[in-house]
Amino acid sequence: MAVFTPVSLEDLGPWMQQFPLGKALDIKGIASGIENSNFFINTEAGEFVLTIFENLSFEQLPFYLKLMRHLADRGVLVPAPIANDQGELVVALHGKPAAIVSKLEGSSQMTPQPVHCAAVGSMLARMHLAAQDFNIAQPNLRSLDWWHATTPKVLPFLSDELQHLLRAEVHFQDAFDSTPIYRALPTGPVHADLFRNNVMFDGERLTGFFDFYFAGCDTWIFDVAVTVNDWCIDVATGVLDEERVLAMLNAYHAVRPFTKEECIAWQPMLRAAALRFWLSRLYDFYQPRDAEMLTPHDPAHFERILRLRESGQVPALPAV
Ligand SMILES: Nc1ncnc2c1ncn2[C@@H]1O[C@H](COP(=O)(O)OP(=O)(O)O)[C@@H](O)[C@H]1O
Ligand SMILES: N[C@@H](CCOP(=O)(O)O)C(=O)O
Repeated sequence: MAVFTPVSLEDLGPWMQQFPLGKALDIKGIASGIENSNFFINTEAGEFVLTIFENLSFEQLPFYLKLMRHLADRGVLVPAPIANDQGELVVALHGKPAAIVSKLEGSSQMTPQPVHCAAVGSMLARMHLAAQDFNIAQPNLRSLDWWHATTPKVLPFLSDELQHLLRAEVHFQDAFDSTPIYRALPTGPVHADLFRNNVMFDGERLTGFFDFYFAGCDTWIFDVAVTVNDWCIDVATGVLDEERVLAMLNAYHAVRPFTKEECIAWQPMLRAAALRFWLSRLYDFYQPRDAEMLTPHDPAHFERILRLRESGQVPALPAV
């Protein structure tokens, strides 16, 4: 059960009058979310998704929703937010911020093949390019500053060996962050959480990226690394599957060629992407929030991935 704020068809009736979608005919809670209350709503204009934001504020939300609108207007497959009669994308419902977005067809592909990875790589590059002229800047809020703030909160729970691994990786990333190579990496709005459960497929056809609520401005190659670390691995071990990695990277490169600095930064960024999710999973595991984290994700998965990306060879980015 992950509907934190219940909404009935009766609640929806008057509220929906401000949207150009006709009458609401049906509303169904979506069980699988862990952050927000999500509902499928059937209206006279078709099916949509209603989200009530449980943690993000009215001030924070325009970045995410306007970014989705910007991308949707440029042909990137993402849910399109629907504006009300005042042109607003975020409107209060039961005292909390809420938004309506278009419903993507299909379902998440949890056992991706190279063909799915190629489709994701290509759409990710299109998304990076399309977001270049988006005019609201918000940093990735789960980046270096957050790693610094969060590390001391989880260290007391870890063994000496894990403390050393965490401290050493944060130190490595600090040092890398101040290199000319890092400074030369192309940046822009990124999804920053493009895991398999945040993409829809209808068979082999990608129908959209969603769940943009960790998006922020960061390096494009970090976004690629986050995506590869989830889509192109053997889930049990975290080992990269070369065929899927190359399918994703080649498809991305065909749309937006990697730079020579990105080729050098690739392995450090795979490490950064592993660290990001190891740390957030450690934090959620040891400092759980009230109801919203129903089953914390396993931190050991990203600890394994971090160790592998630190020590092993990784497939190179396609040559410039
Ligand atoms: N625009 C959308 N189109 C279709 N399904 C969606 C859409 N947005 C969310 N969903 C469904 O709702 C579920 C929960 O959404 P998600 O954004 O992951 O929630 P949370 O951020 O609360 O974890 C997804 O797994 C998906 O099945
Ligand atoms: N992808 C992250 C958790 C973020 O949750 P989401 O369901 O909102 O994508 C992880 O696996 O740790």
